Amino acid sequence: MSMWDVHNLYSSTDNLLLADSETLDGRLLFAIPKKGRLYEKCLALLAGADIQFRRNNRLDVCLVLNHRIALVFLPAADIPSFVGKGDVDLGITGHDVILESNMQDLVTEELRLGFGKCSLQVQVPECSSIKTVDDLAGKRVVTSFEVLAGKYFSEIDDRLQLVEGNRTQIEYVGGSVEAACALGLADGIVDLVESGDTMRAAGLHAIATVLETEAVLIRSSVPKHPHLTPLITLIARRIAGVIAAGKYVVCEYNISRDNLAAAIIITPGRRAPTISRLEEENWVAVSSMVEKNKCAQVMDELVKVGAEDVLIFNLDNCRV
Ligand SMILES: Nc1ncnc2c1ncn2[C@@H]1O[C@H](COP(=O)(O)OP(=O)(O)OP(=O)(O)O)[C@@H](O)[C@H]1O
Ligand SMILES: O=P(O)(O)OC[C@H]1O[C@H](OP(=O)(O)OP(=O)(O)O)[C@H](O)[C@@H]1O
Repeated sequence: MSMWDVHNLYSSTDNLLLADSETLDGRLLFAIPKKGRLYEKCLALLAGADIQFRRNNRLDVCLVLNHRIALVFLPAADIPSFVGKGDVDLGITGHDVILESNMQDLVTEELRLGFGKCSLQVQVPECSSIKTVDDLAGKRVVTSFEVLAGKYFSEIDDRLQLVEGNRTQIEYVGGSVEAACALGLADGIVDLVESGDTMRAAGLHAIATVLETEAVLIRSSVPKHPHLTPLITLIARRIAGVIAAGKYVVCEYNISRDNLAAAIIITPGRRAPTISRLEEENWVAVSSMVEKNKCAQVMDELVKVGAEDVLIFNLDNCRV
């Protein structure tokens, strides 16, 4: 039996996790990173989308209580291949690991999730004489992203016309990549950078960016279970709603009709603002969605054009 055939694995023999009457048959399998940087954010997303489950201690598959879905907790790096091969119907993982596992043609990125944002960067010791990727070409590079780093340096080697024996040597390590230079194993590394704290703590600095990445919701490009498409669409819409609710606030204010045109330019809304007549002549109330990270600036600008009683409301959830 293929170890990746989750359906067979968990619906055969004595169940590893399910009550006697329950199997995974007919359920949508949804892969979630089992640990690491994306794990907590994924749990928050599931809660926001009202996907309810109880995960038994140490079990990596569990049934969703309120949908025909089972969650499969897997290493983030394995999720693109599970989804790409159609063994799992839906998944959350990093855009970087989709490309690293060469699954971009087999999976469809349904939704960017706005977390897990970081860059895959080429880094060298701050004290090194290597200042550019051209300087590093032909030397030793250690990384957990051997496919992406390999392609990146292969293009540079080609451009510099480096021949076999002089080309960049890419070596794979599974973790603690930042230690490679200090240990004398590498002249440079390729690894993920978010705040830069890990890089700086290791005495490294970035000289180039290979890729920008964030977490994405993915489904198989060639689904094995087409009857699940409506459920996939429903879940994707719910998750999009949770993401939008985190990204937007509702801004409400009162304004004289004389200044309305200027105010609408500041708060055009996602489609258009809602405008309601006030009991006071020539005054209206405006309600509009505004990006959360711009709301202080928007409020300042509204006041400048004559808006009064400017209020901001957080969204619990929404459908966009
Ligand atoms: N510092 C970071 N900031 C934001 N996102 C990150 C960061 N590091 C990794 N990621 C994203 O999370 C994905 C999984 O990386 P992570 O290092 O958490 O995986 P892991 O190896 O499964 O977990 P662990 O590091 O706990 O062993 C990466 O492919 C990337 O998309
Ligand atoms: O720029 P920063 O904010 O410091 O983040 C970068 C670090 O985050 C990731 O590792 P993580 O901490 O997830 O652990 P890992 O090394 O075990 O994968 C990545 O591999 C870097 O080491």
